[in-house]
Parts: sequence; structure tokens; C-alpha cells
Amino acid sequence: MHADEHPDAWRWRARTRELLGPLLAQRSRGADAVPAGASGAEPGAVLAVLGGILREDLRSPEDVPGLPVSAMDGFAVRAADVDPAGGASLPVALDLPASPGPAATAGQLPPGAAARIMTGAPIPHGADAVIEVERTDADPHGAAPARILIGPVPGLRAGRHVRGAGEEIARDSLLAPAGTRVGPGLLALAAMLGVTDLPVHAPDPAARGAVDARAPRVTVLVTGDEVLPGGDLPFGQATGAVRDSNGIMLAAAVAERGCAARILRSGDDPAAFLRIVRDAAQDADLVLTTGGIGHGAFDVVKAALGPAGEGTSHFAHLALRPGGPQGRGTLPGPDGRAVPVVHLPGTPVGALVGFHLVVRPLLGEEDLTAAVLLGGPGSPRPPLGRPRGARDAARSRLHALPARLEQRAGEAPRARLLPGRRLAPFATADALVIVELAAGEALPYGESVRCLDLRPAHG
Ligand SMILES: Nc1nc2c(c(=O)[nH]1)N[C@H]1C(S)=C(S)[C@@H](COP(=O)(O)OP(=O)(O)OC[C@H]3O[C@@H](n4cnc5c(N)ncnc54)[C@H](O)[C@@H]3O)O[C@H]1N2
Ligand code: MOO
Repeated sequence: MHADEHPDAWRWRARTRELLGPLLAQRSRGADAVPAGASGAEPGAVLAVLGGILREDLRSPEDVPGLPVSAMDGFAVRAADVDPAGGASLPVALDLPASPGPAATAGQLPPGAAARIMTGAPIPHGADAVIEVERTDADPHGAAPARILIGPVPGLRAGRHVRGAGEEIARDSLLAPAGTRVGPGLLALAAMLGVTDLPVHAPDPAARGAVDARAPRVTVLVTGDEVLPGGDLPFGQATGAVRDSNGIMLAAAVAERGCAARILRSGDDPAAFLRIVRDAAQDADLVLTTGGIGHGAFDVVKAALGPAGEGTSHFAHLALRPGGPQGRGTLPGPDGRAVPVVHLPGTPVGALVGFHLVVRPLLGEEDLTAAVLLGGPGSPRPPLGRPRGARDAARSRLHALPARLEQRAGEAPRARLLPGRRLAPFATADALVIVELAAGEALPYGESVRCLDLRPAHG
């Protein structure tokens, strides 16, 4: 919504449960019950490996991202063209959507100019930094302007908000050793890398558990013109297409909790999205959307359901990293019922954090535990992100950090943070440590911290 609205993530979580929980409880119980993961066309086959044990090490066949991409909606520039203290006025020479096809090839940024760019789009040649749209006078949701005024950008340097090739995952790096249990994070990584045949020892069918006919039926609606199902990237990475990882990840997270899941897709056209999401509400107890809720010009979910559209969903940027952009609302369901919808961000790690923090309580899981944060010399220093400006620096925020739990008899559980960036550590994580830190504050090693157990209750 507004760039400076940063609600507390715990309050957002509690309020979402308060508002949407009762609607989920009222659903028509038992109607059209379907087995976990078996409804809809695709999740069934892939979900068959959920809960299995990896037979071989999983190494990344490619760099992620494949080429430098923007981490923000805004304007790609040459850092040298912007005065960190005084800003700049630059003509806008290019408009780069994050969608596949010839229009998305990165292009060349003329000297002294800016290119409008969306989160995930390849950085044009010549540019070396991205200025978030909030720091400019541009309308985030309007047409690309002819010229932009950039305000002061303290700390501006080359590389700002650019995710370099291989920065998230380097080619050949080990993502998960043989023996790892296959969970939603690992499935998402495999999908992201185009690995369609994970070598696993089949999961124990008894451990999978039958779906409770009274469990909620959840529909996952994946959005984004650039997001393509399956392993093939027909447009090639250089055009900004990405493989869908959120669909299978969220369907797996839902299925692990004994609920039926199906996956639907939509592009970036708000009218088409509205048809699909309304249709989804006709036979779902809960709808989850991913993507299209940021600050971009093509944010389809926000455009269709936010204040400029139906006005039935509320969007906010929580003081939470990752997983800041979130939304919630209701959709018209059958018999005049209101069907709850939760809007998760598009970045896979943000969507996964949002699922565990906001969606799980709706599915009836009371899951917060405490663990002692392990650390000391040699502990990984997770990239916590630099504050953006003075107001940002003054604010503390929650950081959600992937970890592994260790439990010794008679002792409190201990959490060891995992190295690696973005989604990669979720291949082996079994816990999410959630700490509140002010900018520059050190991690509270040795202290008790709040923690979400990521393992399914019966797995
Ligand atoms: N100017 C600003 N830009 C952004 C901000 C911000 O504060 N100011 N926040 C960033 C954060 S944090 C996130 S998270 C994203 C959220 O934006 P959206 O929810 O609109 O997500 P998209 O733009 O649709 O996608 C983001 C990213 O993720 C990739 N993606 C999307 N869907 C999938 C999928 N199903 N499988 C795999 N990958 C997916 C997409 O290609 C983009 O790369 O906004 C930031 N920008
Ligand atoms: O990428 Mo965003 O960090 O909130 O999920």
C-alpha cells in the first residue's frame, strides 16, 4: 500500500488469524474431499517424493540467478550518474518488464539515463545499480515517465539492489547431501533449477498420512507472466523467464499438513487474474496467491484486489525480512460464503516465510517454540540487509533465518543458523529462527530465541 506502512509481523499474523480463521472454520465440511496433492493436474506426481530421503547429493546444475537481475521495482542506473547526497534527474530510456519474450531482453542503457525495471528483470548492459521506485517521483503503478527525479540515496554504490549471477546459488554448489529429507524447500529448489527427477528413497506411505476429509482444501494461485511451469525455459534465461518454484513449494507445505492442495496459474492481466481467483474460491476453503503484491507497475494481485480494484484485500509491507510484502482478504464463495485469501510475495523465500508465519496458524498449528541460538567464532553471518535511509535505520525489524535444530535429552532445543542465501539454506533447514534486530545489532548468540519448527507434525 503506502511505502511507509510497515506493520509489526506478529500483529499481522495474529490479526490475520482473527479475521480469516473463523471463515475457515465455517467452511462446508467434508464436501468434495480429495486426497492431499491429488487434485488439480500436476502436484500429484511431484509431491510423491515429498517426505522421501535423497539418495544422492543434490548439486546445482546452474547459477541462480543466471544473469544479474534487479532485486527491486525501480530504475536501473549507473551509480556514478547519481549523487548520493543530492540525487539526480535522469531521462528514462527503457521500460523493462519482468516478463519473457523479446521485449524483456535486457538491452543497453545509454549513458546518463535510467531504465524502469521490475523485481527479477535482467539488468540492462551499462547499468550497475537499482534505485527503488519509492526514492523517485515516479508513480509506481503508472506508465513509465519520460524523466525521473531521484532523491538522495545515502550509501549508494555500484551493485545496489542488483542480484549478481550465481549470487544466490553458484553452479555446482552442494544444496543438500544424500540423506536429506525432501520437504517443501528442497522441492522448490529442485523446481527452480529444472531438476524434475529427484533421486529419492520413496517416502513411507504410512508417514504421509491420509487426508482428513475435514481438512481445508487449499488452492495455490501462482502469478506472473515471467513464471513458467515445468523444467523447460523456452525463452532462455537471458529473457527473464523463471521456473515456477512457489506452486510446488506451497502445495507441498499444505500437503504436509494433511490438507488437499491444487495449483492454478495466472499471468499479469488483472481482469484474467480476477476471473481465475474468483473461480478458485468456488471450490476452495483457502486461497493462497504468490507474486504481484510489490511496488511494481505490473503488480497484478494488488491491482485486481487492492484499493484500485475490488478493494477486498489489504496489502502491507511488514517489518520482516524476507517476506515483507503480504496481503489478506476475502473472495466471494459459493452460497454467499466469504472465502479467505492470503497473498504471499513472489520471491520463493518470501513466500515460504509468509506461509510459515501467517498461513500455518490458519491451518490450526500452534507452533512457536523457543531454542537457544548457537553461534560463536566461525558461525555463519547471514546477510541481514543494509538499512535504506535514516528512517529505515531507526526501525527494528524481524529477521527470519533458516536453521537446524539440535536436541539433547533433557536440554532446551538449540538452533544452528545455516549459511547460504535466500532459498538455498531451506533445502536442509528444519527450523526458522525469528529475531528482532535494530540495524547493525548483532545476533543474540547463546540466548533463547523464538523459533518455528518447519517439520510437519506427522512426518
Ligand atoms: N521498489 C521496491 N521493490 C521491491 C520491494 C520494495 O520494498 N520496494 N520489495 C522486494 C521484496 S522484499 C519482494 S519479496 C518482492 C515482492 O514482490 P511481488 O510479490 O510483487 O513479487 P514479484 O515481483 O511477482 O516476484 C518477485 C520475484 O520472484 C520471482 N517469482 C515470482 N513468482 C515466482 C514463482 N512462482 N516461482 C519462482 N520465482 C517466482 C519473480 O520472477 C521475481 O524475481 O518485491 C521486491 N521489490
Ligand atoms: O524477497 Mo522479499 O525479501 O520479502 O521476500
